[in-house]
Amino acid sequence: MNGTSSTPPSIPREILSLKDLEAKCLETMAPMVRDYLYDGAEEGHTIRENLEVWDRWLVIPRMMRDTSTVNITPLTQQFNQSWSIPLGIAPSAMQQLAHPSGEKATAAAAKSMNIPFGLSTFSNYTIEEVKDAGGDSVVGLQMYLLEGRRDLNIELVRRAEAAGYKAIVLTVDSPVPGNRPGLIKSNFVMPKHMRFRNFSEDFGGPLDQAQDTQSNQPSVAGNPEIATESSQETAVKSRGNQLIVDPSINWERDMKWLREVTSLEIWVKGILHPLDAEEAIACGASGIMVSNHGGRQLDTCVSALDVLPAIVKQVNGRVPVHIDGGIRRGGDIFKALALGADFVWIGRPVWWGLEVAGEEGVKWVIQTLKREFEVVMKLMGCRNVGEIRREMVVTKSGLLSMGGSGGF
Ligand SMILES: Cc1cc2nc3c(=O)[nH]c(=O)nc-3n(C[C@H](O)[C@H](O)[C@H](O)COP(=O)(O)O)c2cc1C
Ligand SMILES: CC(C)CC(=O)C(=O)O
Repeated sequence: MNGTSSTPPSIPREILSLKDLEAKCLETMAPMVRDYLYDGAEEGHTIRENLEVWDRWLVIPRMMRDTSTVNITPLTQQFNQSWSIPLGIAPSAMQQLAHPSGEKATAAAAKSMNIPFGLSTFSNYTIEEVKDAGGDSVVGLQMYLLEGRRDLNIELVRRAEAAGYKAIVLTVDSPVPGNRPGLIKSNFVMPKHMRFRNFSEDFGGPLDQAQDTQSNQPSVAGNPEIATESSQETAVKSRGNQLIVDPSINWERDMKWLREVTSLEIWVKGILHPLDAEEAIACGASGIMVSNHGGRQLDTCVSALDVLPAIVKQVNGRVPVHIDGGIRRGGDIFKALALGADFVWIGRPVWWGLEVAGEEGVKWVIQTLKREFEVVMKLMGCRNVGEIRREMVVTKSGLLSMGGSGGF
């Protein structure tokens, strides 16, 4: 981790893209943090797919359209606010792992760049501290529903309401933690000097490993099937001070419950099937986040981009549709919008910025994506986001099946 000295660190001049920044970050990032950040479910097929899918879509530019000035702001408001680009920072837990100022630095960067930020329930700074740091940019509190502890969920909602958040972002893709062998191998535990500060008791998080003192085998709470018999016992005993995500979450009981508990917007994060988008809308969702959780939950599951068009079709404009997963370049933002997304979010790149230069590093990530997106818009002949069209992107097989000429 860099950035602990009194002068704010800056991004070296030779770093030109998020890919360069990632390489720089990996020079200093502690192995256990790297393992947590990069961890994917099982063999990592979905993590790879999330990156590769963007290159399978090619763009067909239009020429001579006077793009001397372009407007990259979103067409419509999101969370009742206007933003500088259709890009936000997705919730990710424990950001102090990457920088001492953690979520406060990320929120401050979001504020200075006028983009939205979602705070994870499992943050290292509180709902209120992060709101103070990020002001109007801090729009959403991400929530996992906790097994047997709806009292804590209600408390979080009330605090988000009081602090001025606009939305609860309900993550629905994690009834249990995914199979993450990398985390088990690296014995991941949040370092002792960090805390889940949204909770007054000193809870362990859903990924913490309970150490079995007899067999010395690690077990992962919430994943008893991969624990040995004796370590399962330890995991169960440790549930007294462990927060477990509720594996029984369902539309009928929980989404309706949440809808009754608060008048904040409720966004549903982790949708991959059009019929689940339909369920979410039927339960009163204000927006849909198409996401596979950065490939961290279910291996070989589809990428968000591949299912986006079907979900956009199903939703048919009733609520906004956002997307995350593998967005690393301005051109990726363009493709997501061309395929019908209203807005995109990034996860891991924020950690690269935090690690290398704290708040300045996160700002650099956003500035770089803004600059790239603007250049892509100009080269594509689009003067504003409304001019981005579905027919401007095509897959190679789509192009060939049109005989190379169809559709023009
Ligand atoms: C380190 C890390 C922690 C995350 N923590 C959460 C979380 O607490 N809640 C949640 O809903 N999603 C979480 N996510 C998923 C992100 O919100 C987002 O869906 C994903 O990172 C997007 O993919 P990308 O990292 O390829 O941009 C996390 C992702 C990462 C990388
Ligand atoms: C504390 C974790 C459950 C956060 C998370 O969602 C993740 O690591 O993907």
